[in-house]
Amino acid sequence: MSLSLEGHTYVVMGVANKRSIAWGISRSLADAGATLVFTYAGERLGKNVRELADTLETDTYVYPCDITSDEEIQSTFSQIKEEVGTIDGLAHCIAFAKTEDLEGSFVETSREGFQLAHDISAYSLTAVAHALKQNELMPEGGSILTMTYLGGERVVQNYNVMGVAKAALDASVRYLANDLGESNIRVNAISAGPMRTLSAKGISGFNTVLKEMEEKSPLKRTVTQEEIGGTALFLMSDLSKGMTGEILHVDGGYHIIG
Ligand SMILES: CCCCCCc1ccc(Oc2ccc(Oc3cccc(O)n3)cc2)c(O)c1
Repeated sequence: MSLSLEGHTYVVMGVANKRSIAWGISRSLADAGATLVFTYAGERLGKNVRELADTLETDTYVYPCDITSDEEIQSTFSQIKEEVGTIDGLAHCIAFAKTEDLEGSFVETSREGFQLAHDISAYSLTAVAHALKQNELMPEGGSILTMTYLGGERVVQNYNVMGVAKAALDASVRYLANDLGESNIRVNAISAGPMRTLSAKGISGFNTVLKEMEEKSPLKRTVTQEEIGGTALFLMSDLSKGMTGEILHVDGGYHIIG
């Protein structure tokens, strides 16, 4: 049981900038010696991701992938199989909901806003897992990891439709774990405490939740990218090979407080 990932390759989806949780995960995996394959959506982000990838000491690849398109997911993952070969795991750090659906009353959520949030923040995990299987990217098995939040387990004011999408994501982790276990593919989630990321800027009332975390969490502080990265390293490594369908809270213990 080791924590070195030398000779292992992981796909990381969702790096936007150096404050992204996906970037914290990438740094931890790279520091352990892993080769990383980044995917991004939108050319603007592509530039950011390439610049960040070039700062790592390890081998890196960068591909565009708009996860709202089944064709693009299929073509990206077949290209990865072609050019990189098989992989040992994948970190899915992708979510989106319209700003107007991240404030006010959930009851006013539009059909379109609900579908968009679920398509990007929940269904995309299943679509990616399917593409991994179809392209035989993890023939010996591997580890799939996604990011979730407490607002999918209980009401967090303003999180609204993203909370409902995270509940769908959490259940998807369990059903994918069930389907893929016989292929030795594990599927888990990290439920991270609030952090000042680009995404967090889109949620009204975010600063209040951050302050509450520092006051009420057992550790009396917010968590860092390095702490999320360390748990991701654990979930991608042999040390967690007995775990699947699990949601690990890396939130300073906040979720145990009523
Ligand atoms: C009121 C809740 C405060 C704690 C929220 C912690 C958190 C922070 C960021 C999270 O990730 C996203 C990702 C996309 C997202 O949708 C966005 C982000 C920016 C702009 C926009 O139009 N939509 C909202 C949250 C997330 O799922 C959870």
